Amino acid sequence: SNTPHGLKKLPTPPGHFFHVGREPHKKFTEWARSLGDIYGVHMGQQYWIILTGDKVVGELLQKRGGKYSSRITSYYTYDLLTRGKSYFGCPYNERYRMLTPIMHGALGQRSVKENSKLLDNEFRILMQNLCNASTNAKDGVYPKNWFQLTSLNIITILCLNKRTETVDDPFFTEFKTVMEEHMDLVKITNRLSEFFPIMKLIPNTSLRNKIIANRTKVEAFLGKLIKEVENDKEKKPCIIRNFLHKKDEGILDELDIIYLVDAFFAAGTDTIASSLTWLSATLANNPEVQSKAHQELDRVIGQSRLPEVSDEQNLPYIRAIIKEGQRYCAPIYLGVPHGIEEDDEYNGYHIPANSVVVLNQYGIHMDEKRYENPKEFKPERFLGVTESSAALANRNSENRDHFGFGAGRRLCTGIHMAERELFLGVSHLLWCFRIENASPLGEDGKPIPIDLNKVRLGISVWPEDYRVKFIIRHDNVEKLLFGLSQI
Ligand code: HEM
Repeated sequence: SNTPHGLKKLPTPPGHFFHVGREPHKKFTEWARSLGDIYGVHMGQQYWIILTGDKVVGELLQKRGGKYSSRITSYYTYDLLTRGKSYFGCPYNERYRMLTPIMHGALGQRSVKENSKLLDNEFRILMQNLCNASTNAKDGVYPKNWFQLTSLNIITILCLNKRTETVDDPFFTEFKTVMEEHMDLVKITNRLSEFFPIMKLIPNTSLRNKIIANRTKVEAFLGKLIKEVENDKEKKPCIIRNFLHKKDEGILDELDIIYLVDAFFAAGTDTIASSLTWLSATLANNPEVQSKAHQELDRVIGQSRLPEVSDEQNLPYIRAIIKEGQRYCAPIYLGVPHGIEEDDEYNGYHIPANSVVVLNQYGIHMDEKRYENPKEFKPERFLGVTESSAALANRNSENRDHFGFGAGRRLCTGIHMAERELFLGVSHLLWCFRIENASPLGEDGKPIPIDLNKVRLGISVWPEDYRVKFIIRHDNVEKLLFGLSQI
Protein backbone atom coordinates (compact mmCIF):
# COMPACT_ATOMS: atom_id res chain seq x y z
CA SER A 1 0.00 0.00 0.00
CA ASN A 2 1.10 3.54 -0.61
CA THR A 3 2.08 6.00 2.11
CA PRO A 4 0.82 9.60 2.24
CA HIS A 5 4.07 10.61 0.52
CA GLY A 6 3.29 8.53 -2.54
CA LEU A 7 6.16 6.25 -1.63
CA LYS A 8 5.93 2.51 -1.09
CA LYS A 9 5.53 1.05 2.35
CA LEU A 10 8.40 -1.24 3.34
CA PRO A 11 7.64 -4.95 3.10
CA THR A 12 6.80 -6.73 6.37
CA PRO A 13 9.08 -9.57 7.41
CA PRO A 14 7.88 -13.15 7.39
CA GLY A 15 7.03 -14.56 10.82
CA HIS A 16 6.91 -12.58 13.99
CA PHE A 17 9.63 -10.54 15.60
CA PHE A 18 9.46 -12.22 18.98
CA HIS A 19 10.11 -15.90 18.86
CA VAL A 20 9.00 -17.87 21.82
CA GLY A 21 8.71 -21.60 22.14
CA ARG A 22 10.95 -24.53 22.80
CA GLU A 23 13.89 -23.41 20.73
CA PRO A 24 13.71 -19.61 20.71
CA HIS A 25 17.34 -19.21 19.68
CA LYS A 26 17.09 -21.51 16.71
CA LYS A 27 13.79 -19.98 15.60
CA PHE A 28 15.11 -16.49 16.03
CA THR A 29 18.36 -17.10 14.15
CA GLU A 30 16.65 -18.90 11.27
CA TRP A 31 14.24 -15.99 11.03
CA ALA A 32 17.02 -13.40 11.25
CA ARG A 33 19.00 -15.02 8.44
CA SER A 34 15.95 -15.42 6.23
CA LEU A 35 15.30 -11.68 6.00
CA GLY A 36 15.83 -9.65 2.85
CA ASP A 37 17.75 -6.38 2.82
CA ILE A 38 15.16 -4.13 4.43
CA TYR A 39 11.87 -4.71 6.23
CA GLY A 40 9.51 -2.63 8.34
CA VAL A 41 7.45 -3.97 11.20
CA HIS A 42 4.95 -2.35 13.54
CA MET A 43 5.72 -3.08 17.18
CA GLY A 44 2.56 -1.75 18.76
CA GLN A 45 2.79 2.02 18.29
CA GLN A 46 6.40 1.97 17.16
CA TYR A 47 7.79 1.25 13.70
CA TRP A 48 10.97 -0.84 13.45
CA ILE A 49 13.07 -1.14 10.32
CA ILE A 50 15.35 -4.14 10.07
CA LEU A 51 18.45 -3.94 7.87
CA THR A 52 19.93 -7.26 6.81
CA GLY A 53 21.97 -6.25 3.74
CA ASP A 54 25.52 -4.92 3.74
CA LYS A 55 24.65 -2.46 0.98
CA VAL A 56 21.60 -0.95 2.65
CA VAL A 57 23.57 -0.58 5.89
CA GLY A 58 26.20 1.36 3.94
CA GLU A 59 23.58 3.49 2.17
CA LEU A 60 21.60 4.39 5.28
CA LEU A 61 23.72 4.05 8.43
CA GLN A 62 27.02 5.10 6.86
CA LYS A 63 26.37 7.46 3.92
CA ARG A 64 23.33 9.05 5.54
CA GLY A 65 24.91 8.92 8.99
CA GLY A 66 23.76 12.44 9.81
CA LYS A 67 20.15 11.20 9.74
CA TYR A 68 20.47 7.62 10.93
CA SER A 69 22.67 8.08 14.00
CA SER A 70 20.10 8.88 16.61
CA ARG A 71 18.54 6.60 19.16
CA ILE A 72 14.81 6.50 19.78
CA THR A 73 14.63 6.81 23.53
CA SER A 74 12.59 4.46 25.61
CA TYR A 75 10.67 5.55 28.69
CA TYR A 76 11.52 2.44 30.69
CA THR A 77 15.05 1.67 29.52
CA TYR A 78 16.32 5.24 29.03
CA ASP A 79 14.26 7.79 31.00
CA LEU A 80 13.60 5.61 34.03
CA LEU A 81 16.62 3.30 34.06
CA THR A 82 19.28 5.96 33.38
CA ARG A 83 17.35 9.19 34.10
CA GLY A 84 17.90 10.06 30.41
CA LYS A 85 21.68 10.07 30.94
CA SER A 86 22.85 6.87 29.21
CA TYR A 87 25.57 7.54 26.63
CA PHE A 88 24.73 4.82 24.18
CA GLY A 89 21.01 5.47 24.54
CA CYS A 90 21.50 9.19 23.91
CA PRO A 91 19.80 10.66 20.80
CA TYR A 92 22.14 12.29 18.26
CA ASN A 93 21.83 15.74 19.81
CA GLU A 94 23.92 18.53 21.33
CA ARG A 95 24.58 16.49 24.46
CA TYR A 96 25.79 13.48 22.42
CA ARG A 97 28.06 15.72 20.35
CA MET A 98 29.49 17.20 23.56
CA LEU A 99 30.11 13.80 25.17
CA THR A 100 31.51 11.98 22.14
CA PRO A 101 34.95 13.64 21.98
CA ILE A 102 35.33 12.95 25.70
CA MET A 103 34.58 9.25 25.10
CA HIS A 104 36.85 9.10 22.05
CA GLY A 105 39.63 10.72 24.08
CA ALA A 106 39.31 7.97 26.67
CA LEU A 107 39.08 5.09 24.20
CA GLY A 108 40.87 6.16 21.03
CA GLN A 109 44.05 4.76 19.51
CA ARG A 110 46.25 6.98 21.66
CA SER A 111 44.73 5.66 24.85
CA VAL A 112 45.18 2.07 23.63
CA LYS A 113 48.85 2.78 22.93
CA GLU A 114 49.43 4.48 26.26
CA ASN A 115 47.86 1.58 28.11
CA SER A 116 49.67 -1.11 26.17
CA LYS A 117 51.64 -2.49 29.16
CA LEU A 118 48.55 -2.66 31.31
CA LEU A 119 46.70 -4.65 28.67
CA ASP A 120 49.65 -7.06 28.18
CA ASN A 121 49.82 -7.60 31.90
CA GLU A 122 46.12 -8.35 32.30
CA PHE A 123 46.20 -10.98 29.59
CA ARG A 124 49.25 -12.63 31.14
CA ILE A 125 47.36 -12.81 34.43
CA LEU A 126 44.34 -14.24 32.61
CA MET A 127 46.55 -17.04 31.26
CA GLN A 128 47.83 -17.71 34.80
CA ASN A 129 44.26 -17.94 36.04
CA LEU A 130 43.26 -20.33 33.26
CA CYS A 131 46.35 -22.45 33.92
CA ASN A 132 45.49 -22.73 37.62
CA ALA A 133 41.78 -23.25 37.07
CA SER A 134 42.27 -25.91 34.43
CA THR A 135 44.88 -27.80 36.46
CA ASN A 136 42.55 -27.85 39.46
CA ALA A 137 39.43 -28.98 37.59
CA LYS A 138 39.74 -32.42 36.12
CA ASP A 139 36.36 -32.20 34.34
CA GLY A 140 37.28 -28.95 32.62
CA VAL A 141 36.06 -25.41 33.21
CA TYR A 142 33.53 -22.90 31.88
CA PRO A 143 35.92 -19.94 31.46
CA LYS A 144 33.37 -17.10 31.45
CA ASN A 145 34.24 -15.82 34.95
CA TRP A 146 37.93 -15.36 34.20
CA PHE A 147 37.24 -13.58 30.94
CA GLN A 148 34.83 -11.30 32.79
CA LEU A 149 37.42 -10.62 35.50
CA THR A 150 39.99 -9.61 32.88
CA SER A 151 37.65 -7.33 30.94
CA LEU A 152 36.43 -5.81 34.22
CA ASN A 153 40.00 -5.19 35.40
CA ILE A 154 40.88 -3.40 32.18
CA ILE A 155 37.92 -1.06 32.62
CA THR A 156 38.49 -0.45 36.33
CA ILE A 157 42.23 0.15 35.89
CA LEU A 158 41.55 2.65 33.10
CA CYS A 159 38.73 4.34 34.97
CA LEU A 160 40.17 4.41 38.50
CA ASN A 161 43.43 2.42 38.79
CA LYS A 162 41.61 -0.42 40.54
CA ARG A 163 42.10 -4.12 39.99
CA THR A 164 40.47 -7.20 41.46
CA GLU A 165 42.56 -10.30 42.12
CA THR A 166 40.11 -13.16 42.05
CA VAL A 167 36.67 -14.16 40.91
CA ASP A 168 35.77 -14.69 44.59
CA ASP A 169 36.29 -11.03 45.45
CA PRO A 170 33.04 -9.38 46.65
CA PHE A 171 33.61 -6.50 44.20
CA PHE A 172 33.51 -8.94 41.28
CA THR A 173 30.30 -10.46 42.64
CA GLU A 174 28.72 -7.04 43.10
CA PHE A 175 29.72 -6.02 39.57
CA LYS A 176 28.18 -9.15 38.13
CA THR A 177 24.93 -8.91 40.06
CA VAL A 178 24.34 -5.22 39.48
CA MET A 179 25.51 -4.97 35.86
CA GLU A 180 23.99 -8.25 34.65
CA GLU A 181 20.60 -7.11 35.88
CA HIS A 182 21.22 -3.65 34.39
CA MET A 183 22.02 -5.09 30.97
CA ASP A 184 19.12 -7.47 31.18
CA LEU A 185 16.76 -4.55 31.76
CA VAL A 186 17.74 -2.73 28.54
CA LYS A 187 16.68 -5.65 26.37
CA ILE A 188 14.25 -5.03 23.54
CA THR A 189 11.26 -6.63 25.24
CA ASN A 190 11.44 -3.99 27.99
CA ARG A 191 10.61 -1.28 25.46
CA LEU A 192 7.00 -2.20 26.02
CA SER A 193 6.16 1.37 26.99
CA GLU A 194 7.00 2.48 23.44
CA PHE A 195 5.08 -0.33 21.82
CA PHE A 196 2.09 0.29 24.11
CA PRO A 197 2.37 3.85 25.53
CA ILE A 198 -0.40 3.23 28.02
CA MET A 199 2.21 1.25 29.99
CA LYS A 200 3.81 4.56 30.98
CA LEU A 201 0.74 5.45 33.00
CA ILE A 202 0.63 2.31 35.10
CA PRO A 203 2.35 3.28 38.36
CA ASN A 204 3.47 0.06 40.01
CA THR A 205 4.35 -2.46 37.33
CA SER A 206 6.92 -4.98 38.46
CA LEU A 207 9.15 -3.82 35.57
CA ARG A 208 9.01 -0.21 36.77
CA ASN A 209 9.88 -1.25 40.31
CA LYS A 210 12.70 -3.49 39.14
CA ILE A 211 14.13 -0.70 36.99
CA ILE A 212 14.11 1.84 39.79
CA ALA A 213 15.66 -0.65 42.21
CA ASN A 214 18.41 -1.45 39.72
CA ARG A 215 19.04 2.22 38.98
CA THR A 216 19.58 2.82 42.69
CA LYS A 217 22.06 -0.07 42.83
CA VAL A 218 23.95 1.03 39.69
CA GLU A 219 24.25 4.61 40.89
CA ALA A 220 25.45 3.46 44.33
CA PHE A 221 27.93 1.00 42.80
CA LEU A 222 29.42 3.50 40.33
CA GLY A 223 29.08 6.44 42.75
CA LYS A 224 31.31 4.57 45.22
CA LEU A 225 33.99 4.19 42.54
CA ILE A 226 33.85 7.87 41.68
CA LYS A 227 34.23 8.70 45.40
CA GLU A 228 37.35 6.50 45.52
CA VAL A 229 38.94 8.72 42.89
CA GLU A 230 37.83 11.91 44.63
CA ASN A 231 39.36 10.65 47.87
CA ASP A 232 42.64 9.48 46.33
CA LYS A 233 45.26 11.65 48.00
CA GLU A 234 47.89 10.85 45.35
CA LYS A 235 45.53 12.10 42.64
CA LYS A 236 46.69 9.37 40.24
CA PRO A 237 45.62 10.03 36.65
CA CYS A 238 42.67 7.99 35.34
CA ILE A 239 39.56 8.42 33.21
CA ILE A 240 37.29 9.30 36.13
CA ARG A 241 39.77 11.99 37.23
CA ASN A 242 39.53 13.52 33.75
CA PHE A 243 35.75 13.44 34.04
CA LEU A 244 35.98 15.14 37.44
CA HIS A 245 38.10 17.92 35.89
CA LYS A 246 35.33 18.37 33.34
CA LYS A 247 32.88 18.63 36.21
CA ASP A 248 34.99 21.38 37.79
CA GLU A 249 34.92 23.18 34.45
CA GLY A 250 31.11 22.93 34.47
CA ILE A 251 31.03 20.66 31.39
CA LEU A 252 29.76 17.48 33.10
CA ASP A 253 27.56 17.00 36.13
CA GLU A 254 27.58 14.18 38.66
CA LEU A 255 25.03 12.03 36.82
CA ASP A 256 26.81 12.55 33.49
CA ILE A 257 29.92 11.05 35.05
CA ILE A 258 28.04 8.11 36.54
CA TYR A 259 26.48 7.25 33.19
CA LEU A 260 29.68 7.72 31.19
CA VAL A 261 31.36 5.27 33.55
CA ASP A 262 28.29 3.07 33.16
CA ALA A 263 28.94 3.00 29.41
CA PHE A 264 32.45 1.63 30.01
CA PHE A 265 31.16 -1.07 32.32
CA ALA A 266 28.12 -1.96 30.24
CA ALA A 267 29.71 -1.84 26.78
CA GLY A 268 33.33 -2.71 27.52
CA THR A 269 33.23 -5.78 29.75
CA ASP A 270 30.70 -8.41 28.64
CA THR A 271 31.30 -7.86 24.93
CA ILE A 272 34.95 -8.86 25.30
CA ALA A 273 34.28 -11.62 27.83
CA SER A 274 31.50 -13.08 25.70
CA SER A 275 33.67 -12.98 22.53
CA LEU A 276 36.39 -14.98 24.30
CA THR A 277 33.88 -17.37 25.88
CA TRP A 278 32.42 -18.07 22.42
CA LEU A 279 35.81 -18.45 20.80
CA SER A 280 37.07 -20.92 23.41
CA ALA A 281 34.07 -23.18 22.71
CA THR A 282 34.39 -22.74 18.97
CA LEU A 283 38.11 -23.50 18.99
CA ALA A 284 37.52 -26.57 21.15
CA ASN A 285 35.09 -27.77 18.46
CA ASN A 286 37.66 -27.03 15.73
CA PRO A 287 41.02 -28.60 16.70
CA GLU A 288 42.31 -28.29 13.13
CA VAL A 289 41.98 -24.51 13.34
CA GLN A 290 43.97 -24.56 16.57
CA SER A 291 46.74 -26.67 14.95
CA LYS A 292 47.13 -24.14 12.15
CA ALA A 293 47.25 -21.30 14.68
CA HIS A 294 49.84 -23.15 16.77
CA GLN A 295 52.00 -23.67 13.69
CA GLU A 296 51.81 -19.99 12.82
CA LEU A 297 52.63 -18.90 16.38
CA ASP A 298 55.57 -21.32 16.65
CA ARG A 299 56.93 -20.22 13.29
CA VAL A 300 56.56 -16.46 13.82
CA ILE A 301 57.10 -16.06 17.57
CA GLY A 302 58.68 -19.31 18.69
CA GLN A 303 58.21 -20.79 22.13
CA SER A 304 60.45 -18.58 24.21
CA ARG A 305 58.36 -15.42 24.54
CA LEU A 306 54.70 -14.44 24.71
CA PRO A 307 53.00 -12.72 21.74
CA GLU A 308 53.22 -8.94 21.61
CA VAL A 309 51.22 -6.31 19.80
CA SER A 310 54.03 -5.78 17.29
CA ASP A 311 53.56 -9.42 16.18
CA GLU A 312 50.02 -8.79 15.00
CA GLN A 313 50.91 -7.91 11.42
CA ASN A 314 52.88 -11.16 11.09
CA LEU A 315 50.06 -13.37 12.36
CA PRO A 316 47.45 -13.41 9.59
CA TYR A 317 45.82 -16.63 10.78
CA ILE A 318 45.36 -15.34 14.33
CA ARG A 319 43.86 -12.14 12.91
CA ALA A 320 41.56 -14.22 10.72
CA ILE A 321 40.39 -16.29 13.71
CA ILE A 322 39.43 -13.07 15.51
CA LYS A 323 37.48 -11.71 12.56
CA GLU A 324 35.77 -15.05 11.96
CA GLY A 325 34.90 -15.19 15.65
CA GLN A 326 33.24 -11.78 15.44
CA ARG A 327 31.26 -13.02 12.42
CA TYR A 328 30.44 -16.61 13.37
CA CYS A 329 29.84 -16.16 17.08
CA ALA A 330 29.47 -12.42 17.63
CA PRO A 331 28.46 -11.39 21.13
CA ILE A 332 25.70 -9.10 19.80
CA TYR A 333 23.00 -10.14 17.34
CA LEU A 334 20.91 -7.04 16.71
CA GLY A 335 23.31 -4.22 17.51
CA VAL A 336 22.08 -1.27 19.48
CA PRO A 337 19.06 0.10 17.58
CA HIS A 338 19.64 3.37 15.72
CA GLY A 339 16.84 5.84 15.19
CA ILE A 340 15.77 8.31 12.54
CA GLU A 341 13.98 11.46 13.65
CA GLU A 342 12.85 12.78 10.25
CA ASP A 343 11.13 11.22 7.22
CA ASP A 344 13.36 9.74 4.55
CA GLU A 345 13.13 7.80 1.30
CA TYR A 346 15.11 4.77 0.22
CA ASN A 347 14.68 3.12 -3.20
CA GLY A 348 11.11 4.44 -3.44
CA TYR A 349 10.26 3.28 0.09
CA HIS A 350 9.03 5.58 2.80
CA ILE A 351 11.15 5.63 5.96
CA PRO A 352 8.90 7.26 8.56
CA ALA A 353 10.29 9.71 11.11
CA ASN A 354 10.90 8.26 14.59
CA SER A 355 11.47 4.74 13.31
CA VAL A 356 13.83 2.45 15.18
CA VAL A 357 16.46 1.16 12.76
CA VAL A 358 17.95 -2.22 13.63
CA LEU A 359 21.20 -3.52 12.19
CA ASN A 360 20.63 -7.27 11.97
CA GLN A 361 24.24 -8.27 12.41
CA TYR A 362 23.41 -11.94 12.84
CA GLY A 363 21.47 -12.00 9.58
CA ILE A 364 24.25 -10.29 7.62
CA HIS A 365 26.88 -12.56 9.17
CA MET A 366 24.94 -15.62 8.06
CA ASP A 367 24.22 -14.30 4.55
CA GLU A 368 25.28 -16.93 2.00
CA LYS A 369 25.80 -14.29 -0.67
CA ARG A 370 28.39 -12.59 1.52
CA TYR A 371 30.07 -15.55 3.20
CA GLU A 372 30.36 -18.98 1.60
CA ASN A 373 29.01 -21.71 3.92
CA PRO A 374 28.29 -19.19 6.66
CA LYS A 375 27.43 -21.83 9.25
CA GLU A 376 31.02 -23.10 9.15
CA PHE A 377 33.78 -21.62 11.29
CA LYS A 378 36.38 -20.95 8.62
CA PRO A 379 39.04 -18.34 9.48
CA GLU A 380 40.57 -18.88 6.02
CA ARG A 381 37.86 -16.64 4.53
CA PHE A 382 39.62 -13.65 6.16
CA LEU A 383 43.22 -14.60 5.36
CA GLY A 384 43.59 -11.93 2.72
CA VAL A 385 42.11 -9.17 4.89
CA THR A 386 45.00 -7.19 6.32
CA GLU A 387 43.16 -4.20 7.75
CA SER A 388 41.62 -3.77 11.17
CA SER A 389 37.85 -3.80 11.63
CA ALA A 390 38.14 -0.16 12.71
CA ALA A 391 39.70 0.83 9.36
CA LEU A 392 37.24 -1.23 7.32
CA ALA A 393 34.23 0.11 9.22
CA ASN A 394 34.58 3.49 7.55
CA ARG A 395 34.92 2.21 4.00
CA ASN A 396 32.52 0.70 1.48
CA SER A 397 30.16 -1.45 3.53
CA GLU A 398 30.28 -4.30 1.01
CA ASN A 399 34.00 -4.72 1.66
CA ARG A 400 33.72 -4.79 5.43
CA ASP A 401 35.00 -7.84 7.28
CA HIS A 402 31.94 -8.02 9.56
CA PHE A 403 29.40 -5.76 11.27
CA GLY A 404 30.08 -6.79 14.87
CA PHE A 405 30.94 -3.26 15.94
CA GLY A 406 27.88 -1.61 14.43
CA ALA A 407 27.93 1.02 11.69
CA GLY A 408 28.07 4.71 10.94
CA ARG A 409 28.53 7.47 13.47
CA ARG A 410 27.42 5.25 16.34
CA LEU A 411 30.12 2.67 15.54
CA CYS A 412 31.48 1.15 18.76
CA THR A 413 33.53 3.83 20.53
CA GLY A 414 35.69 1.12 22.08
CA ILE A 415 36.58 -0.54 18.76
CA HIS A 416 40.34 0.12 19.04
CA MET A 417 40.45 -1.09 22.63
CA ALA A 418 38.31 -4.10 21.71
CA GLU A 419 40.51 -5.12 18.78
CA ARG A 420 43.62 -4.85 20.94
CA GLU A 421 42.02 -6.91 23.71
CA LEU A 422 40.85 -9.57 21.26
CA PHE A 423 44.30 -9.82 19.70
CA LEU A 424 46.00 -10.20 23.07
CA GLY A 425 43.34 -12.62 24.29
CA VAL A 426 43.32 -14.91 21.28
CA SER A 427 47.08 -14.87 20.59
CA HIS A 428 47.88 -15.58 24.25
CA LEU A 429 45.26 -18.31 24.54
CA LEU A 430 46.60 -20.13 21.51
CA TRP A 431 50.27 -19.55 22.31
CA CYS A 432 49.81 -21.02 25.79
CA PHE A 433 47.17 -23.69 25.34
CA ARG A 434 45.46 -26.31 23.31
CA ILE A 435 41.80 -25.89 24.16
CA GLU A 436 40.27 -29.32 24.56
CA ASN A 437 36.58 -30.12 24.55
CA ALA A 438 35.86 -31.73 27.94
CA SER A 439 32.24 -32.69 27.23
CA PRO A 440 31.14 -36.24 28.03
CA LEU A 441 32.06 -38.82 25.38
CA GLY A 442 29.57 -39.69 22.66
CA GLU A 443 28.90 -43.10 21.10
CA ASP A 444 31.93 -42.71 18.85
CA GLY A 445 34.19 -42.40 21.91
CA LYS A 446 34.89 -38.71 21.19
CA PRO A 447 33.69 -35.75 23.27
CA ILE A 448 30.26 -34.57 22.12
CA PRO A 449 30.81 -31.29 20.23
CA ILE A 450 29.81 -28.23 22.26
CA ASP A 451 26.32 -27.19 21.15
CA LEU A 452 26.69 -23.57 20.07
CA ASN A 453 22.95 -23.32 19.50
CA LYS A 454 22.40 -23.37 23.23
CA VAL A 455 22.66 -19.72 24.14
CA ARG A 456 21.60 -17.18 26.72
CA LEU A 457 20.06 -14.31 24.83
CA GLY A 458 20.48 -10.79 26.15
CA ILE A 459 22.17 -7.62 24.91
CA SER A 460 25.30 -9.79 24.85
CA VAL A 461 24.69 -13.37 23.83
CA TRP A 462 26.49 -16.11 25.78
CA PRO A 463 26.95 -19.79 25.01
CA GLU A 464 25.36 -22.04 27.62
CA ASP A 465 27.66 -23.57 30.19
CA TYR A 466 30.20 -25.92 28.58
CA ARG A 467 33.40 -27.65 29.67
CA VAL A 468 36.86 -27.22 28.18
CA LYS A 469 40.42 -27.85 29.36
CA PHE A 470 43.23 -25.42 28.77
CA ILE A 471 46.13 -27.81 28.15
CA ILE A 472 49.57 -26.22 28.46
CA ARG A 473 51.36 -26.57 25.12
CA HIS A 474 55.00 -26.65 26.18
CA ASP A 475 57.42 -26.27 29.12
CA ASN A 476 58.04 -22.58 28.61
CA VAL A 477 54.40 -21.62 29.16
CA GLU A 478 54.49 -21.91 32.93
CA LYS A 479 58.02 -20.53 33.14
CA LEU A 480 56.98 -17.44 31.24
CA LEU A 481 53.62 -16.96 32.88
CA PHE A 482 54.75 -17.44 36.45
CA GLY A 483 58.43 -16.62 36.28
CA LEU A 484 60.70 -14.53 34.14
CA SER A 485 59.19 -12.52 31.34
CA GLN A 486 61.96 -13.58 28.96
CA ILE A 487 63.87 -16.88 28.86
C1 HEM B 1 34.18 -7.41 21.00
C2 HEM B 1 33.92 -6.33 21.69
C3 HEM B 1 32.87 -5.33 21.35
C4 HEM B 1 31.81 -5.42 20.48
C5 HEM B 1 31.42 -6.58 19.59
C6 HEM B 1 31.11 -4.15 20.54
C7 HEM B 1 29.99 -3.86 19.79
C8 HEM B 1 29.31 -2.66 19.85
C9 HEM B 1 28.12 -2.36 19.09
C10 HEM B 1 27.42 -3.30 18.13
C11 HEM B 1 27.75 -1.09 19.41
C12 HEM B 1 26.56 -0.33 18.84
C13 HEM B 1 26.99 0.32 17.54
C14 HEM B 1 25.90 1.00 16.76
O1 HEM B 1 25.00 1.60 17.36
O2 HEM B 1 25.93 0.92 15.49
C15 HEM B 1 28.70 -0.59 20.38
C16 HEM B 1 28.64 0.66 20.93
C17 HEM B 1 29.50 1.11 21.91
N1 HEM B 1 30.61 0.43 22.41
FE1 HEM B 1 31.24 -1.40 21.86
N2 HEM B 1 31.74 -3.34 21.43
C18 HEM B 1 32.82 -4.01 21.95
C19 HEM B 1 33.72 -3.54 22.88
C20 HEM B 1 33.68 -2.30 23.47
C21 HEM B 1 34.62 -1.82 24.44
C22 HEM B 1 35.85 -2.59 24.94
C23 HEM B 1 34.20 -0.57 24.83
C24 HEM B 1 34.79 0.40 25.81
C25 HEM B 1 35.71 0.15 26.66
C26 HEM B 1 33.01 -0.26 24.05
C27 HEM B 1 32.31 0.92 24.13
C28 HEM B 1 31.19 1.23 23.37
C29 HEM B 1 30.44 2.46 23.51
C30 HEM B 1 30.74 3.60 24.47
C31 HEM B 1 29.38 2.39 22.58
C32 HEM B 1 28.27 3.43 22.34
C33 HEM B 1 28.51 4.20 21.04
C34 HEM B 1 27.43 5.22 20.76
O3 HEM B 1 26.27 5.03 21.13
O4 HEM B 1 27.74 6.23 20.13
N3 HEM B 1 32.73 -1.33 23.25
N4 HEM B 1 29.65 -1.56 20.63
